[in-house]
Amino acid sequence: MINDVERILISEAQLAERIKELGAQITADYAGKEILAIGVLRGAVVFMADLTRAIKVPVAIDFMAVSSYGAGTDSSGVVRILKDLDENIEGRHLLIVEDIIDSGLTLTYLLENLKSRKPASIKLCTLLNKPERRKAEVQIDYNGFTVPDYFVVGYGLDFAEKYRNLPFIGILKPEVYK
Ligand SMILES: O=P(O)(O)OC[C@H]1O[C@H](OP(=O)(O)OP(=O)(O)O)[C@H](O)[C@@H]1O
Ligand SMILES: Nc1nc2[nH]cnc2c(=O)[nH]1
Repeated sequence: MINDVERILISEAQLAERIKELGAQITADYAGKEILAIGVLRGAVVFMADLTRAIKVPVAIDFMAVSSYGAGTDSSGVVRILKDLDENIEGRHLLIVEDIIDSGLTLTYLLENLKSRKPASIKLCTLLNKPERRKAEVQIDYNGFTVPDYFVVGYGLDFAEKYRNLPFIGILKPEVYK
């Protein structure tokens, strides 16, 4: 697996350091409140596990699964809900946790869907932001890292379901995509 990696973009230590900072910022912003963190499966799982443990106010967790990519590297723009929330979100403070915002199409759909269920507030935390590929404008409240327009893998992010368990964010060798 590691031999398929051309370059490490964000190291394990850089991820840990930035997540500590995000956790502290979120803790301060939500003082006196309880958060319902909503992880967007499957990519956000690794980030969600580390981020929630860096937050010091109470955090309940729930997950949603949506899909817009299939096995390729380009968003189809058609978002499907594969798994809905278990929690009732009315009146709750939602923190959506994403691994990456790329075209923004997944989040635009998700935000509209969640807003219609009348939460008290919605904020968005993404580990990675790839603004060069944006097709729909998304307001990001907490951004881990802004990345250039490479297809990145690791720390939850896959290529055809592989590489999610790499502990860093990296770029694959071109021959891997063939
Ligand atoms: O901004 P966008 O262009 O919509 O892309 C972002 C979405 O793409 C990835 O999910 P993917 O569909 O690959 O599923 P996964 O999380 O299960 O890997 C990622 O986790 C985001 O949800
Ligand atoms: N693994 C992976 N999934 C994505 N979904 C949207 N952009 C990306 C990316 O760069 N890498």
